[in-house]
Amino acid sequence: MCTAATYRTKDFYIGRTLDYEFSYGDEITITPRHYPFPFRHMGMRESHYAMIGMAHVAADYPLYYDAVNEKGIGMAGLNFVGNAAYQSVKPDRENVAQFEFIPWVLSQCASMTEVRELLSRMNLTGTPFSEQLPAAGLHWIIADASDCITVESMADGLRIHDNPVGILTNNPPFETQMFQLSNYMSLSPKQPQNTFAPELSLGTYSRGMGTIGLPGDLSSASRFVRAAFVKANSISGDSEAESVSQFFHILGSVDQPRGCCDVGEGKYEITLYTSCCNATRGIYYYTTYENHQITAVDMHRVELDGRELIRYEVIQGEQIRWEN
Ligand SMILES: C[C@H](CCC(=O)NCCS(=O)(=O)O)[C@H]1CC[C@H]2[C@@H]3[C@H](O)C[C@@H]4C[C@H](O)CC[C@]4(C)[C@H]3C[C@H](O)[C@]12C
Repeated sequence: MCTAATYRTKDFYIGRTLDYEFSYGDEITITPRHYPFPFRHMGMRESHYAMIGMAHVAADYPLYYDAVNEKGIGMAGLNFVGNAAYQSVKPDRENVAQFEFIPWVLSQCASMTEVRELLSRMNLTGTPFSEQLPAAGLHWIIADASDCITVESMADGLRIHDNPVGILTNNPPFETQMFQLSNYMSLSPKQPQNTFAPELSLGTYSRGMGTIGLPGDLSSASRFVRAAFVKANSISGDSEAESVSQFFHILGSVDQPRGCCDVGEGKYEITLYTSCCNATRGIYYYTTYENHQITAVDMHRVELDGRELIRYEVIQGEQIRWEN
């Protein structure tokens, strides 16, 4: 399971939890402007916008899971197993392999208007990266400070949905996720009034009773509702520290502790990492399952006009600050 979220204060933030039972070997990866991007069906792109995100680098190619570009657009891919269906190559379209989708968009779009226009010409193909890394069944969230969409490639073609909640999890398809929010529209951060039976003297015995009914389980449908509620009611100051802190709290509401999601053979799905990107400033913040200290990589502190990928290991292990 995974959950992605957007958040806006003075700057625009996008991030995700990456929930899985193993890591592919991830690195925070900056692709500078002149890294030659080879696209399987679209040729080489020698110059493009720079981007930063979490990627598995294979054969010097950044296989991004989530990233932002220097123009403030962010994107994340989340499992959509059983529903994702990719097309075969079509002669009259811009054919983009599923693993190239993040670089394809972030390398050339400076606004969501450009993203929407690009998608109208695109055909997402199931072309595998390699025999060892076949196409992953994903759907994506793409957003900037002003607009957010969900992209789902299904058997009937590419679906582009407005995403007014700025949240994405996994199955079911996005339209169904949005529909189920209606079931929860009476939830509130305020204490409830007795509309159950006004003649009964029902009282509140605890704070937070307006959220009774908010699903607490780990299913993707429930995480969608929970993250949507927490995000929609989030309040924080505008500063970087307050915004980043609040963002990690939003995604903390859907964190997966080891042991609660048994995937068989003694394995458990856990939140391997949580990211929060300041898309306005190109800063990638993250925590990992075993490192709750926020670590940051700033793309503007490196030479963005280079040709070589710049890679940072994911820092693991709790960093505990002793007070005595
Ligand atoms: C496993 C990850 C998704 C995690 C997730 O959504 N879990 C939910 C599980 S469930 O639905 O609830 O069962 C996805 C997100 C991004 C994916 C990676 C990226 O798409 C980049 C490449 C793409 C290649 O085709 C496959 C390897 C890969 C390196 C992918 C491996 C894996 O599928 C990743 C890491």
